[in-house]
Amino acid sequence: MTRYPQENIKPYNTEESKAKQVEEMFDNIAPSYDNLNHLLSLGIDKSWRKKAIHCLKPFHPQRMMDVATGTGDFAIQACRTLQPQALIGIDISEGMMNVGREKVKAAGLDKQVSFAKEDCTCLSFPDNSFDAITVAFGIRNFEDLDKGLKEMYRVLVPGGHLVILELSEPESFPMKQLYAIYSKMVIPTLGKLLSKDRSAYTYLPQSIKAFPQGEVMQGIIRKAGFSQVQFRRLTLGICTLYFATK
Ligand SMILES: C[S@@+](CC[C@H](N)C(=O)[O-])C[C@H]1O[C@@H](n2cnc3c(N)ncnc32)[C@H](O)[C@@H]1O
Repeated sequence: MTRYPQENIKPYNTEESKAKQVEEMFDNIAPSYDNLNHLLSLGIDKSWRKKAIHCLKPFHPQRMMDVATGTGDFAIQACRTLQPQALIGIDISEGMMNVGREKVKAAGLDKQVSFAKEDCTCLSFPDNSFDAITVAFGIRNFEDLDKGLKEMYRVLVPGGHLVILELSEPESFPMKQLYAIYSKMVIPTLGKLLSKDRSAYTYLPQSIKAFPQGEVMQGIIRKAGFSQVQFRRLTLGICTLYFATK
């Protein structure tokens, strides 16, 4: 079993499981998550989600799952753009999904979009259940990355598609240097002030730093069984978009 460095980066302590601590952290920050998220990314997260959803447009997926759906932004945008028959958002944090449920209702999408508490490393769905799976900014938090990817592979139909968005560390000047300052000073300070969870926004840059990116992540996705694994760095490498086929 391969262990990856980010699997040992946990929000609060070294003793308890990562999944339990991540669930608690997201339950804590759920009320402030959306505002802080858009503020910290200067709103660019919306265009990243748009690009990710655009990859799925030619395939017209009808049964979709949004993994680590959180407060449902990706699920709502995917539903509006791709108009699937049904989209289920799954997450381990009920606090995050409760915010998402309200947003889905307000958007009038509650017939197509539903939510369920599920851990992606151990899904309850049968094999070949979905035409497309999306994950935005969630995979970095998995207790076991390989298991999560294998589960997504299992529940996708053959020929189905996986789209992953994940934050990454820029590698070239000047974004590398700017990002270093931003992640060490701005993210923890704003997070502490606005989210009421001191640890959450020091965990964020630490887990981004430890997470495999680019070619390494491409290899890990291939190892889970996926083919035609491609990736694209967005906004000078602050975010990476991965696209793969079962
Ligand atoms: C940063 S939020 C992302 C939310 C949303 N996808 C977005 O784009 O804003 C990460 C989410 O991943 C969820 N998560 C972490 N580990 C998970 C797992 N093993 N299975 C399902 N969800 C998980 C967390 O509870 C949290 O809501």
